[in-house]
This record gives sequence, structure tokens and C-alpha cells, in this order.
Amino acid sequence: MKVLSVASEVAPLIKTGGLADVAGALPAALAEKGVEMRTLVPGYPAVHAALDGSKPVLSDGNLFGGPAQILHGTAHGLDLYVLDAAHLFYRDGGPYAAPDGFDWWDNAERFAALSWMAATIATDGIGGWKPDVLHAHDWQGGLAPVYLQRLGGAHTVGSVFTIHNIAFTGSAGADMMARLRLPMEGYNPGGFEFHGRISALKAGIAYSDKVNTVSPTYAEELKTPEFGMGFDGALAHKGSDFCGILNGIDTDYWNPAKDPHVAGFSTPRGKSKARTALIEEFGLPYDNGPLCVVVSRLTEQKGFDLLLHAVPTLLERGGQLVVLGSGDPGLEHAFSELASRNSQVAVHIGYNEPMSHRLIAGGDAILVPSRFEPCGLTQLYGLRYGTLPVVASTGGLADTVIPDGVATRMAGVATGIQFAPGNAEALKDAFNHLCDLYANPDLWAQMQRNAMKHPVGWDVSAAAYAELYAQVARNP
Ligand SMILES: Nc1ncnc2c1ncn2[C@@H]1O[C@H](COP(=O)(O)OP(=O)(O)O[C@H]2O[C@H](CO)[C@@H](O)[C@H](O)[C@H]2O)[C@@H](O)[C@H]1O
Repeated sequence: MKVLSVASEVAPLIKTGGLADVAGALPAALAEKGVEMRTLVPGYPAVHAALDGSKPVLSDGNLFGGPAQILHGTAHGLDLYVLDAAHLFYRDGGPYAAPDGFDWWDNAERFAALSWMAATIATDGIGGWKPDVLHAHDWQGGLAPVYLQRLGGAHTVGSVFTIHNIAFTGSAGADMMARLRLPMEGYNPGGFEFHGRISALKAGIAYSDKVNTVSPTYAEELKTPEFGMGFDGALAHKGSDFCGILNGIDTDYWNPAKDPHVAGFSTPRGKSKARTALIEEFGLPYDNGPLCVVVSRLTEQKGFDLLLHAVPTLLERGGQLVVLGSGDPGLEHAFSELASRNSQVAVHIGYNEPMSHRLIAGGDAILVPSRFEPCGLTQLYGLRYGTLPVVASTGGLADTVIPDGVATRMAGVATGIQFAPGNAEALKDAFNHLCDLYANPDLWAQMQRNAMKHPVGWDVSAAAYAELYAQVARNP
């Protein structure tokens, strides 16, 4: 089985969030299931810099306003097709935003071009390689199945579309139809029209053979008006062609015994060095409450306004907090201000991969208070490192953390704490619960052991993707 994956970011080359981790981890995970996956990514400067020995395999004289070629090469063990289109991607700044923080003015064309090339490769093949399935991620790949149909490739190639973040809809004005090479007949509520505009996300949902999101609970939530953000009808309409497949993590890269960023450990007891190092790095007092950590984009989705309300409960009980994140300027300011007033709180605004490992290894608990969460990865890192997750009971958080309670305690399986999403009072209760657990070292150590042996790898989910591909491939 051959699969072309198309994604706007792929770890470790270029990453703004969890999409990159998943796009970067799937090829190796799927190789073990007999799937050969190659990945098409935009030729950002960081991607070009990471490429080993690439060669041009396709060219296009005018791809959405300029010349382009596809380079085939490898980087960090990934088999990559890189869309080398300088007029679209070779720019300073981030994948989606200019250095001033504003979205690139031409994002609709940039990712239409990526999707167009994905459909072209899938339809015609490239250098003798032709995929059985085109797997597109998020709105940036959403137009690929439309183009696949337009170019005639849908007869021979199946399509899968994965939703990692429904909050980004890939919206463009209806007057862009011709510029985006979209067929007029698709501009209707059953196609890619969404509230009088074009939506690349809606296109991905409507035109793909199968659609999935990244956890079973979130798949159910997305079919309701509360979570569906207007796409609930389209998703419910897919019926059994829409499902949830839980994310895994790369358990070699996130391995407490071999993590180059921390003093390694393989048992809960061994965590103490990493914990002490974290306390010293951030100049925290040696208190006797739980050391809580956050590694996240600081956005409305992630519920950090709730944490600001609830955190006094944690601090009053001797707990501490270290936050690593960036995003909403209001939240960045509020956390920095909290740290300046409080010696039990430390904040680092920014994106820092090595530091994220130090937090996850050294913390006692990791906080994920999201309002909604398709899957979430940091609670999985926490489980692997014996850093107990305190999570809102929503989406993939609900699917991955076994909450401490009478039954789970008796069965010896609890791995963390869940609380009602969007509710600061419930988070305060969760902090009290956490501090009670922390004061009981035997129980705490038992939960850490449970957490560290909880399966968080890709094995089961890679098999589920392989099964999805087999269902949509035209000649399996
Ligand atoms: N300041 C910082 N420094 C270093 N690392 C940082 C960081 N801020 C975030 N990260 C890292 O970025 C990734 C974030 O992934 P998440 O899954 O937690 O959320 P995200 O909302 O980006 O992903 C979306 O897609 C993923 C993948 O499907 C879903 O799990 C998720 O629910 C969905 O919202 C993690 O690897 C985390 O460690």
C-alpha cells in the first residue's frame, strides 16, 4: 500500500503544533504495517535546509503565480516531496504568518498550490511512484480531494482527510473560485461552500472518501452543534465514513530513559533528579506540594483563563507551577504577571523544544485544561514520564487519562485526574484532589507506575489508519 500524505508542517523539520508531530510520526509507524508513506510539504527555508541530497522530479511553469518544482529527498528518515515554489513558501516568518504576526495575505493560494500538487502527484504518479491513497491533513490539504476529482485521479486513488483542528476553516471569498481553480458546481452546501464563502476544511470533509479526527470522543463531539463549529451537519452526514483514531506519540523520542535533554530515568523514583533540576532552573522554592507544568500554545481553546482563576487553590496548598508557552498576548501577559507576583510560579514565554522535555520530565503533574481537545499530545508525554495528567474531560483527553476514583483505585489502574471542561471551580476541586494524592506517597507512586506503563505509542492507531487506507484504495 502506497500513501501520499500532504501536510503544511512536519516534525522535526517545521512545527507550530501537534499536526507536525503526527505528520512526522505516521510514516515510520505505518511502515511497520506494510504502508509506504511519502509526505508532501511546502518548501519553507527550514525544510530546504534540512533536505539531504534532493533531486527535481516534476516542474510546473506557473503554479499559482510563479514557477515551481517538486524535489524528492529525505530528511530525518522521512521520504519527502518538497514543493519548491519560492514565490509562495521561501519567506522569513512562520508557515502561516509573517514576522509581524499577521497571517500571510495569500494563504488561500499557498495551500491551494500545495493541495494542487498533491492531487497532481496522486493522479499522474511521479518518477514511477503512484500512491493508492491521498491522505490530507487539516484545511491546508482540504482542497486536494477536490482537485483529485477535477484532475480525474479519484478513479484510481482513494482519499482520506484528517481533522486536527476544526477551528481553522481555510476560509476564502467566493470571488476566489477561479483563482483557486475550483469548479463552480462545488459551491453549494453539500460541497465547499460555508456561510457564503469557500472553506478548504469543508472541501476536505465533503470530497474525501473517509474523514477522521484524532480521538473517538472528539469524533462524537464534532457531530454536535456545541463542538462542531458549523461543520457538525457535514460530519454527521458522512455517517460511517467519519471516525476517530487516537493519536500516538513517538516513544523513542519521548523516552524518559534515553532523553538527551534530561537526567534519564525509567522508574518514578528516578524522576527526582529531573525534578530538582527543574526547580533549580526556574529558581522555585523547595515546597512540599506538587510541581505542575504546562507546555502549550496559549489560546482560548486550551482554557488557560480557567487556570488563572483556579491557580490560587494550588498555590495555597504548597503547589508550584511552571508554564512554557506562547500565543495570545493577553494570556502571555497574565501569566508573566502572575509569576512576577508569586515565587511559586515561573513562566517562559516562547517555543523551546529542549525546555519542553525538561518540564515534562521534571514535573509531578501536567495540566491540560482545554475547552475542547481533538486529542492532545502533552498528556501522553506526561503519562510516559510519570508526570500525572490533570485534564479536562473532553475529546482525546477523556480517551487517554484514566481518572482516579473509587473503582479505578481499587483496580489499580488510575493514571490522572479529569475535571469538567470550561469550569474553573471544577479545576480548583481537581487541584485539591491532586494535592491530596500527592500527600499520599504510596498512592502517588502507584499512579505514576500505572501512567508509565499506559500504552501511548502508535501501534494500535497505525493499524487503524492502515485499515482506513485499505477501505478507500481502489485496487487494494
Ligand atoms: N512553547 C512550546 N515549546 C515547545 N513545545 C511546545 C510549545 N507549545 C506547544 N508545544 C508542543 O506542540 C505540540 C502541541 O500538540 P497538542 O496536540 O498538544 O496541541 P495542538 O493544539 O497544537 O494540536 C492539534 O493537533 C494535534 C495533533 O492531532 C492534536 O493532538 C490536538 O488536540 C490539536 O489541537 C506538543 O508536541 C507540544 O509539546
